[in-house]
Amino acid sequence: MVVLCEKIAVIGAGSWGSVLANILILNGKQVCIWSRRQEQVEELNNLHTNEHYLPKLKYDPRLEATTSLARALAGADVILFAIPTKAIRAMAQQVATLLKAGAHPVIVHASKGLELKTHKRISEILAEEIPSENRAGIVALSGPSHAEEVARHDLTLITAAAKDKKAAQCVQKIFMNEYFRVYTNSDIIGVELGAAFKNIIALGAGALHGLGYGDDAKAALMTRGLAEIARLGVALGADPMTFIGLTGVGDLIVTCTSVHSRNWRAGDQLGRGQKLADIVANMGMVIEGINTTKAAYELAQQKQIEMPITEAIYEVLYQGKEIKAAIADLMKREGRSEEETNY
Ligand SMILES: NC(=O)c1ccc[n+]([C@@H]2O[C@H](COP(=O)([O-])OP(=O)(O)OC[C@H]3O[C@@H](n4cnc5c(N)ncnc54)[C@H](O)[C@@H]3O)[C@@H](O)[C@H]2O)c1
Ligand SMILES: O=P(O)(O)OC[C@H](O)CO
Repeated sequence: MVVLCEKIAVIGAGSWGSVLANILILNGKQVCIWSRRQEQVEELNNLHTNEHYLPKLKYDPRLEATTSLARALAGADVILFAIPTKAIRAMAQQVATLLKAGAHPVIVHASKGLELKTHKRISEILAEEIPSENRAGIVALSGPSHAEEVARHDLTLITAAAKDKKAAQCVQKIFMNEYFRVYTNSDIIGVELGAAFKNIIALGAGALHGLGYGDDAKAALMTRGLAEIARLGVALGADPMTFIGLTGVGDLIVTCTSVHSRNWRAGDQLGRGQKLADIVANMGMVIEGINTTKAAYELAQQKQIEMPITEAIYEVLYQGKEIKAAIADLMKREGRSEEETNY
């Protein structure tokens, strides 16, 4: 079957959805972006701005925004979800009710997390909620990418992952341009898990920074964090090589070192002694790592995978443990062999 990729519906007009929509418009595609908030739709359509999320960006005037999901989806060849993970299932259910018989859009998501309770990956949720006869393949778009940098056309390289090669290539094709380069990857499990788990480690990296620790500590956290991400990822069916790619170590580096990262910033504020509830309330944007820490912690317990850093961050976030006590406990662990624990 020929996969058409000309008309795109973007679900979610936050930082990432709005910037991805803008790339697609600049790449010559027809795009309609859906937001649940009327005032944001009016701002995008009339002023071509999205002040709360990206204060300095002027969007292309051809970008149409709507609160009508039916309007956004009408005739779409591609449907791109860019909303917090916790909202994916309910939105997918709404999308499924509106898809017309005969429509066969490629489904893409650019979100990074796991569902609480079920611990499912986002592509699994989408596959459950959108019947296969009403769609083409499901693609995860992921990699080291901050909306603030993509908005100013800085160079960004990411990955379109799918079991269905044609669907991944469709997504690669619509996004590629001189500043945005997209690879394909068939290991959607590894891509989605790397994307979700790196946010846990970014909370830790931010906390180290907030507490005043140096580069040695941050490099160690990222390296040993990657080892445990890969350990759980492989137990869940991922290819270990994926974790040394863009969506593994690449995204881990950017999220653990960038002031744009909401996860890093949340960790930094925790390290400086702020309360988690206040940090969440003041961020005004999603901090995916908080829920993902819980999901990964529970998965690790179920699968009996050793994840000492994730466990420590879970204890800080969910059990009120002092960060310094968590660090001291990590450092006191019995000596290990690096080769035996790389993943
Ligand atoms: N911001 C980035 O640079 C970036 C980059 C790559 C991936 N991501 C991922 O993309 C996803 C979205 O992130 P973001 O940065 O755009 O978040 P955001 O907080 O900036 O925006 C989220 C958007 O989703 C909407 N939303 C929130 N809850 C909703 C609900 N229940 N139903 C419908 N819509 C809802 C909000 O109104 C908002 O428009 C996250 O999983 C994030 O990890 C973000
Ligand atoms: O701002 P964060 O921490 O949600 O990170 C955004 C992206 O995942 C970085 O690739």
